[in-house]
Parts: sequence; structure tokens; C-alpha cells
Amino acid sequence: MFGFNQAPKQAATKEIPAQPGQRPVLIRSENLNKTYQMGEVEVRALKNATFDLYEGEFVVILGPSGSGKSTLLNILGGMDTPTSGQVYVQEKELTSFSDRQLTQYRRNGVGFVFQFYNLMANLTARENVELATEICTTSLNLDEVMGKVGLSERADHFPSQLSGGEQQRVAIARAVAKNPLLLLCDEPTGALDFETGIRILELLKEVNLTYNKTVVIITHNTPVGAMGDRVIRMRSGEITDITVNENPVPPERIEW
Ligand SMILES: Nc1ncnc2c1ncn2[C@@H]1O[C@H](COP(=O)(O)OP(=O)(O)OP(=O)(O)O)[C@@H](O)[C@H]1O
Repeated sequence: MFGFNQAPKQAATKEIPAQPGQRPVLIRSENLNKTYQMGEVEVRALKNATFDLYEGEFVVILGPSGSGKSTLLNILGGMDTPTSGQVYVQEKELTSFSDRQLTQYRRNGVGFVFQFYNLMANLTARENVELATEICTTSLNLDEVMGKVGLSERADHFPSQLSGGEQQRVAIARAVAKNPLLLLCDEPTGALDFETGIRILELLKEVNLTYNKTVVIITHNTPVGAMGDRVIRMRSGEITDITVNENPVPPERIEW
């Protein structure tokens, strides 16, 4: 095992410095490049991406379609490797991990939330969350997490008996219950109507604060940037801008 998540089993609200730069660095990315060779054509999906992610911060990565957001998220999540450059997670070099180490990292270190919830259709909401916690080492209390995402009453329902927003809540519970170092969310509101999407953003913010989890959202939806502690903007594979929001906007005040 690799000591990725040493936090206690119960949720703890911890005082954290307000400014991202005052928090400990969780992930350091240096000069990340990703090039795809498509026959004669080279696609440079990432160009010299250098940035840090801090413990307990809420980061929104914004960029239009094709700007390299998913490529970046997949590398941070240990699902893909860069063509060159390094990623360090708590000072361990992720980019030199063996396959076995990467599996442990994906299992224990990262909670994934996708646009389409990827739930097991033949398992109840609770069982979907339980399945994820069974294979990892430091999971949180299942019932507490189900309550936190507002699903105590729906825990025995199957995905087909749940609305899209409720299914995304299950997916968030599944990611959080593993008690990972960070949550990586790929267009988490992309399949939801506006109101439901806002509720999901509120839940992600609550998870961020309650469990002091680093949350990274990637989206092309510019207004969502207002809720981040920091916003990383991407275009054509490059990080064009990193800004600190002194006063992040609560999700209920975001409109699109
Ligand atoms: N497996 C692949 N093979 C070849 N090219 C790829 C591959 N994956 C991504 N690309 C290319 O890399 C670039 C970045 O893609 P990526 O999916 O990271 O962008 P994105 O910002 O996440 O886009 P979207 O919001 O549409 O998902 C695009 O030009 C894309 O076509």
C-alpha cells in the first residue's frame, strides 16, 4: 500500500487557510506534454502544462471543447501518462509509478465523478457506494456519506428508479466514500438541467468543505468558474491563465 490517504475514518471539519497559496501542495505538475500521433498528423493535446493543486481547494478548469481538459484530468487521475513532464502527488512522482502503483493510486487516491454517472444498474444506490469502498483501504462510514449526499431515503433504490440528479449524488457518494486525496469531476453537471446542476455543484462544494477534499471540476461552462477558489483556463492544450478568486461565488448565485 502507498500512504495516499491517512485521514481518519470520520469526517472532520478542519480549519484551512483561505488562500490556496497558503495551503500545502497536494499535486505538482511540471511541463506536461501530451502528443497524439494520428498518421502523419501530430495532435498536441497538452503543451507544457505547469501548475500546482493545493490541499482542500476547489479548482475549476475551464476551456472550450478540445482544449485538453480531459487529457489533463486523465493524467492527474493516473488513467493516462504524459508524453513528457512530471506529476508529483504528495511529493511522490506519479509519472514514474509502476502499473501496480497506478492501480493503488486510482483505487485509494482519487474519486472520479463523470458526466454520465457510470453506476452498476443491478446494484442499489447503497451497494454501488459499498462496492467502491470494499476495494479501498481507508473508506468513510457509508451511511454517513449517504446522508451527506441526501440519499438516506433512496439508498435501496436501483439507478433506474432514481433521477439524473440523484444518480449523480450516488456517483459523488461513491467517489467521496473512498476518502480519496482528491475528487476529479469531468463535466459533472453536463447531463443535468440547470437547477439540478446547481444542486450538484452545491454538494461538491459541501464535500470540499466538510471533508477538506481537493475538488477539481473540468467544464466548458464559463460561469462555473466563479465558484472556484482558483480557475485554470486552457486553450489549444495550453494553460493560458490561473486566477485566484478572492471571494468565490456560492453555486446558488451562478447562472448559465
Ligand atoms: N486518444 C486520442 N487520440 C488522438 N487525439 C486525441 C485523443 N484524445 C484526445 N485527442 C485530441 O486531443 C485534444 C484535446 O482533447 P481533450 O479531450 O483533452 O479536450 P477537452 O478540452 O477535454 O474537450 P471536450 O470538452 O470536448 O471533452 C483534441 O484535439 C482531441 O481531438
